[in-house]
Amino acid sequence: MAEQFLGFDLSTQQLKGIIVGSDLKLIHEAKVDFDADFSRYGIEKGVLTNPAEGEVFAPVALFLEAIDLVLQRLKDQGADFSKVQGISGAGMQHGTVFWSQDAEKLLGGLDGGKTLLEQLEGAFSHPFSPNWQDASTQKQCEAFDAALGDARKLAEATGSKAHHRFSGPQILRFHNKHPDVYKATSRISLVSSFLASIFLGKVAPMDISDVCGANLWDIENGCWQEDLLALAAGGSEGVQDLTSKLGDVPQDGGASFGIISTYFSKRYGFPSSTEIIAFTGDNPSTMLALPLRSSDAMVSLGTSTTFLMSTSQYKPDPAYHFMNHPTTAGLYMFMLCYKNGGLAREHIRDAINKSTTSSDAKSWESFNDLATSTPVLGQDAPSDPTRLALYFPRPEIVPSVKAGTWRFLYDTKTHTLSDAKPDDKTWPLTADARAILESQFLSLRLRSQSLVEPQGDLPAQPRRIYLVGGGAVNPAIAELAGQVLGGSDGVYKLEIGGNACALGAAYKAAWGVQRRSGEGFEDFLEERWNEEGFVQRICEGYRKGVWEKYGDALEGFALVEGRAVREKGEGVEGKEERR
Ligand SMILES: Nc1ncnc2c1ncn2[C@@H]1O[C@H](COP(=O)(O)OP(=O)(O)O)[C@@H](O)[C@H]1O
Ligand SMILES: O=C(CO)[C@@H](O)[C@H](O)COP(=O)(O)O
Repeated sequence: MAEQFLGFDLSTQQLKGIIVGSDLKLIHEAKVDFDADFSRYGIEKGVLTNPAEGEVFAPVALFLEAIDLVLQRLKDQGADFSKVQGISGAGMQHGTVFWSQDAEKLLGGLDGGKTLLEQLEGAFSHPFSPNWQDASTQKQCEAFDAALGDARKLAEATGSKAHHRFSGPQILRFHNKHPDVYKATSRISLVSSFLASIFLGKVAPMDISDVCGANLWDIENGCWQEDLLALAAGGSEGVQDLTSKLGDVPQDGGASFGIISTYFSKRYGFPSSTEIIAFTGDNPSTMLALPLRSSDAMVSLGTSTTFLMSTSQYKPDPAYHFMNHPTTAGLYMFMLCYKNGGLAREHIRDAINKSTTSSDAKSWESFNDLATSTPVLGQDAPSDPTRLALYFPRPEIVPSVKAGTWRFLYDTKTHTLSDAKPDDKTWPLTADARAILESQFLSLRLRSQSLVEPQGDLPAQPRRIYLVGGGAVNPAIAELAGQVLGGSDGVYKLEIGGNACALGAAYKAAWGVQRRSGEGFEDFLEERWNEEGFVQRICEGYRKGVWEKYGDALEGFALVEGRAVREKGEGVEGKEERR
């Protein structure tokens, strides 16, 4: 019997499930779309909000329903779960789930004849999971940044300065706001370990990579950071209790947590021997969808944009995130996370389509034509100033600023900026198409330049750029990614499956179950990897002359960001950017 492996991606708006074979080839995929399938929860784009307090959260009951539904959908399309030997998964990062004192009992006694929702409502001390878009923890972030001295010291210890969405500040706020519920909470899971717990039939450990999204884990020493635990626990006397709520964190990302809960064997026909392999965060899992080498970069072009690199260098800085690599000790994941990705691009696309009275308001055609036909940085002649802009219809994380749009002409000789107005002679509306892509990729280049190495005779830049997520199908976006970021070997996209994150989870399950003693994830993947079938080279990366021009623009781009931060910097999340 050919063995199969199942991977999940529980993200903001969807739960996706993917089944692959031992040869890593895709067999089945299905998804549940929260807004479309569960509108009765009153959610919008997967979440509920309390704008008065900046809260964004999701009902845990919805996650439970989604798990049963996605399995049913896989089954309806012919999936044979009796072949599944291993399951792993990914959860949107930073979100937390609070378990009640009855959790273990309820998880361990599930009846395959009833749904998860019918049986697990009493397993939670709080019905909601704070979402990564939550911005309610300003005060708590200030306390976290101050706890070890300053934001830089916090980043050195935990891989990131304090961020609103990080689990530590979220737990502190939860503790302050609901002291009795906090006390009555038996365990706290991340979204990833919550999902693993359901499949395991008991509360599962957090994963060695995802735990780094909490501002609580001391990355270099591989343990909880006691001063930060004391902060979240409301004093050193609460540390032991919080440590037991959070649980132990196994170092091995391929560890089996045990066999599947009998609920899933009885209800869906999984073998009782199916192993549950550590579930990780959605970003670490995305990195596992292909054999990512050092100097390769992944750009995930979804609702948000994330930029991911695997590196052996631990160079934490308040401007970005370092996390443990999900499978390989000694490697780290470098990450930049932007709230303004696809949505910001869509705004420009829509404005352009409106002005040209395009017949299809959602078509990317005009946007793409303009993005590729406008000269580099909007500069017709070398003596012209360049155009530089920021487009943040929503508050941004990198840099941390409130919503806004900034357009400038940058004089490369005097290194000065002058304001530009949209629709005047120097900045027609059509210039925005190229400018937004340049802006998004310049921000990635600015922050990742210290991590890349020379490629043969070429200057320091990524070897390959891999594009994943919804925007990866757009050739103009790929073209600009190559022009700005380089990539000595070119720009690629994944050919298999609609979802790199769930695919990475399925690969992790395969590795966790099938690895030979000591066999690393990269070697396991390389051995089964089929370059022609799995990835497609879309376009050139490095172009001599063009890449250098964008290098010269970085200084101007940093000035543009400085202006935005001075005008609209966001409290503690903006402080470090202002230095
Ligand atoms: N042809 C296209 N060109 C550019 N962007 C696209 C295209 N098709 C889809 N997208 C973008 O992909 C995004 C959704 O990507 P997806 O990876 O499914 O997001 P998420 O996982 O965050 O829900 C949307 O913002 C949409 O604008
Ligand atoms: O907060 C972060 C990373 O730090 C986000 O990348 C979330 O992990 C996003 O999840 P989805 O967009 O996949 O729902």
